[in-house]
Amino acid sequence: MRFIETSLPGAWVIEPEPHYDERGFFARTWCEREFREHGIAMAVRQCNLSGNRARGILRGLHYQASPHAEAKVVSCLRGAIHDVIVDLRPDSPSFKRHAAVELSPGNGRMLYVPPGMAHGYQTLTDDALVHYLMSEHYVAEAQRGVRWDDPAFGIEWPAVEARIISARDLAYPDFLG
Ligand SMILES: Cc1cn([C@H]2C[C@H](O)[C@@H](COP(=O)(O)OP(=O)(O)O[C@H]3O[C@H](C)C(=O)[C@H](O)[C@H]3O)O2)c(=O)[nH]c1=O
Repeated sequence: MRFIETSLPGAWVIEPEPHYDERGFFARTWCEREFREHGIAMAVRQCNLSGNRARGILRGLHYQASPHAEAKVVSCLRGAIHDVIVDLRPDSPSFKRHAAVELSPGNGRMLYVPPGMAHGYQTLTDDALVHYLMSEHYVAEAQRGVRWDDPAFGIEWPAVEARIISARDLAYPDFLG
C-alpha cells in the first residue's frame, strides 16, 4: 500500500497496490504492520457499511468524544463520495482546517482519519456504498458532530441540485472551539 499524508498531519490517503493477472486483481487493504511503520498504531474493533440510495446525501461530520475517540479507515466500495475530514485537535497546527478526497472503487483510495478529527462525506453518485474500519467500539452517548456548513471551517462541498441531510446533522450548533 502507498501512504500519502494529507495536509492535516496524521491523516493519510492510502492507495492499495493491486496484483493483476488474467482473473482480475488482488489487493491488500489493511495491514497492522504497514500502518505502524507509518506511525499509525491502530487496532480494528468494528467494521461498518453505509448504503446511500442517492447522489447528494451528506453524512456528518461526526466523531466520538473522549475517551471513546476513534480512528477510521474509510473506503468507497460502490459509486463515489467526496470525503471530508476536519481537524478538531486544539493543539494541532492544522486546527480547524479540513481536507477532502474523492473515494471510489475506480481510484481504490482509502482515508485514514486519526482520533480528534471529524469525518463526513457527500455522495457523488446513486448507490454509494461506504466501508469503515473503526478503532473503537460504537458508544452512542459519545457521538458528537459539527455542521457541514459551519463558518468556522469553510468547507466547499460539490454542487448538487438537492442535499439529503439528517435532522440531527442539520442541528449541530456553530463550532466555538
Ligand atoms: C456510527 C454507528 C451508528 N450505529 C447505528 C446508530 C443508528 O441507529 C444507525 C445510523 O447511525 P447514524 O445516523 O449515526 O449513521 P451516520 O450518520 O452514517 O454516521 C456515520 O457517518 C459519519 C460520516 C461517520 O464518519 C461515522 O462513521 C458515523 O457517525 O446506526 C451503530 O450501530 N454503530 C455505529 O458505529
